[in-house]
Amino acid sequence: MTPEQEKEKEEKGEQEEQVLVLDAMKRYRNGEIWDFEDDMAVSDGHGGGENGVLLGLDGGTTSTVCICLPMVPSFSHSQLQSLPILARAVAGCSNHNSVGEIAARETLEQVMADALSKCGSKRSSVRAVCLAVSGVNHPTDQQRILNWLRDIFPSHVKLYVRNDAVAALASGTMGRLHGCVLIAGTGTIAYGFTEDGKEARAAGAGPVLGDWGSGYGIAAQALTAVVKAHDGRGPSTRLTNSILQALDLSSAEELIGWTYADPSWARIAALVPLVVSCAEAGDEVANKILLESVQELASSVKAVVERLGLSGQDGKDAFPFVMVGGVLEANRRWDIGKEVVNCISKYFPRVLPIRPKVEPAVGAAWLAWNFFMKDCYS
Ligand SMILES: Nc1ncnc2c1ncn2[C@@H]1O[C@H](COP(=O)(O)OP(=O)(O)OP(=O)(O)O)[C@@H](O)[C@H]1O
Repeated sequence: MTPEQEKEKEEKGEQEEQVLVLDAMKRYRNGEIWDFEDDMAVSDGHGGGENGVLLGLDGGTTSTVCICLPMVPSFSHSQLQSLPILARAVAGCSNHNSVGEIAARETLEQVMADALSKCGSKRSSVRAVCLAVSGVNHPTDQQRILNWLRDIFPSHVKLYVRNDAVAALASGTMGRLHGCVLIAGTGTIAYGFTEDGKEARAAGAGPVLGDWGSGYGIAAQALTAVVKAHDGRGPSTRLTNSILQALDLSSAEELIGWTYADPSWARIAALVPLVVSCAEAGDEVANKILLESVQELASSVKAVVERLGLSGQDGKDAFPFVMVGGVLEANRRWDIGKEVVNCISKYFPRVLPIRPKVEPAVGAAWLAWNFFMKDCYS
């Protein structure tokens, strides 16, 4: 093939790819599911069109998700939700505090490579990456990750490294960094931003350091209540039968061996739905644990909102409040998230509660788009 023919083929491939992306967006907006791999079978294998692609990563202790979106600079911020997801890849833990720097880096590199290969994109088509990863608590963590990302991507690629709570906020605000997010899964953290870039966080220091509204915190208190009831140090509770039955144990004493066998936070936290069931069945001990946990979670939010002045001087300004994580999901009659909202509405009447419809990795990709547009076009 002559160089002219090669160029012509390349241009034709890019045009076809653009048509595919635009067509896919139209279908996506109409609510159809887009199987990008099928579409890419007829293109030349550069997902995202000539404008390239964005990567958004949500790196947690349980798993790491990478989302690839097309870069469409002509989109306005309000159109971001219509960007089709070109690819989604999942890997394991990427928290460097849990698995060490080398393993965390390998996981992140692998999940980005998987996402790109799933949509037929190459590393050279990446325009911006937002890596929102747990364990990024300090500017030195941020800088270290930025340094090795720079080894992977050339200098024109925009790189942003943030704590994973930031992606969770962005998933509810379409990539805008304004408001407060509360995450309550195995752990918990509250994180907030003002529109002029001030930020604050509360909790997120782990169960030893007071994260009592977390899944771990709730379940640990339930286990403690069972042991106390057994000893005669606390009231009897439905939690005893419920937890022993679920763990296939015959007495409260066996709980000691069960916890020592594997004290991992997520294993303990998995008991939260039992606590909710007992509270729904009228158990006062379980109910008290949940009510106190709601207060704990609300106090983290209150601390962040007050430190940032998100509710204005008279406490009456509206601000987004994004809730993320299994503990806050609205799938039970005893709705922990709803109770947290009730609690903080007393302090901040104009709070705007949001339960995001997209996962935090999409929030990270939207952030990448926002940061990129700000850096390039402002
Ligand atoms: N209906 C429910 N009500 C309350 N809690 C629930 C419910 N269903 C699941 N959970 C709890 O949600 C938690 C898991 O949530 P999620 O998957 O968001 O956490 P994670 O990703 O493991 O943790 P982290 O966000 O701290 O890394 C567990 O503690 C689980 O027991």
